[in-house]
Amino acid sequence: MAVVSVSAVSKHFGAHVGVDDLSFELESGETAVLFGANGAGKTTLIRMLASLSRPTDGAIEIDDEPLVGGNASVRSQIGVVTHDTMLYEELTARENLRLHARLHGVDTDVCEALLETVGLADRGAERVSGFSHGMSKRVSLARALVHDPDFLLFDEPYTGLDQASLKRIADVLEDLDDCTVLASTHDLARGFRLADRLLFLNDGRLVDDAAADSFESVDEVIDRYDERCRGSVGSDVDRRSRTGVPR
Ligand SMILES: Nc1ncnc2c1ncn2[C@@H]1O[C@H](COP(=O)(O)OP(=O)(O)OP(=O)(O)O)[C@@H](O)[C@H]1O
Repeated sequence: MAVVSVSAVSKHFGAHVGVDDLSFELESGETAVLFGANGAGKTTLIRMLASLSRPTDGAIEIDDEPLVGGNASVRSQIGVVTHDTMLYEELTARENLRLHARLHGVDTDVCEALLETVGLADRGAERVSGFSHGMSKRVSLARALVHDPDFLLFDEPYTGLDQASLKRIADVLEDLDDCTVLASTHDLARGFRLADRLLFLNDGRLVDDAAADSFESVDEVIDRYDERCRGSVGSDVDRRSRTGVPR
């Protein structure tokens, strides 16, 4: 489990600011969820924490080691699932996991258990190029877990999944005990259920950072979102349909 420190991190795209002077710390084993409207900076932040892009300013440390310019072993402790599943399309699901295991010096036996965990035990011999988006996402999650990461980053775990896949991924995330997790989602209800911490982003800035147990219900989370984030969740009926809360 990793301690993650983000200090005054910004990301500029030319004149445009994607992430603006963000600071927060994740405790070891904590699960934090990022909320924010389209363009709030969630993916930009996750990509920097995953070492897929560099901050323009500021510093990121994992267990007191700098992420940029630091020891490669720091980066090897991170598991990442992004919009782009980053799988080898021409390899089978099993081959993708085994390749990742070998790159990390991990016993490939773990791959079968992970295919089972994400509900693809019977599809492991198929090429990823023939998989649906939801299936690829499940392979990508399994791959991110192969090396038993200390820190898991997951950009929008719940989008584009059918109900069975959604439940399976939600169960996997809720069962992760030995890992610090940062996930982003527009699903306020599921995010609230998963999180120990809620981080609200608006226009690249961290506008609220609150313990999940400081909210009594998802409606309070929605109210906070409406107060702090651009793009109100809306009326009560609308908010229930948009947050996945059963009526
Ligand atoms: N490669 C890029 N080049 C230019 N601007 C970018 C780039 N990546 C992100 N941005 C901008 O940075 C801002 C934050 O984008 P980001 O993708 O992080 O938002 P997000 O919160 O993940 O949104 P969504 O909910 O739509 O996924 C947006 O204004 C976006 O246009």
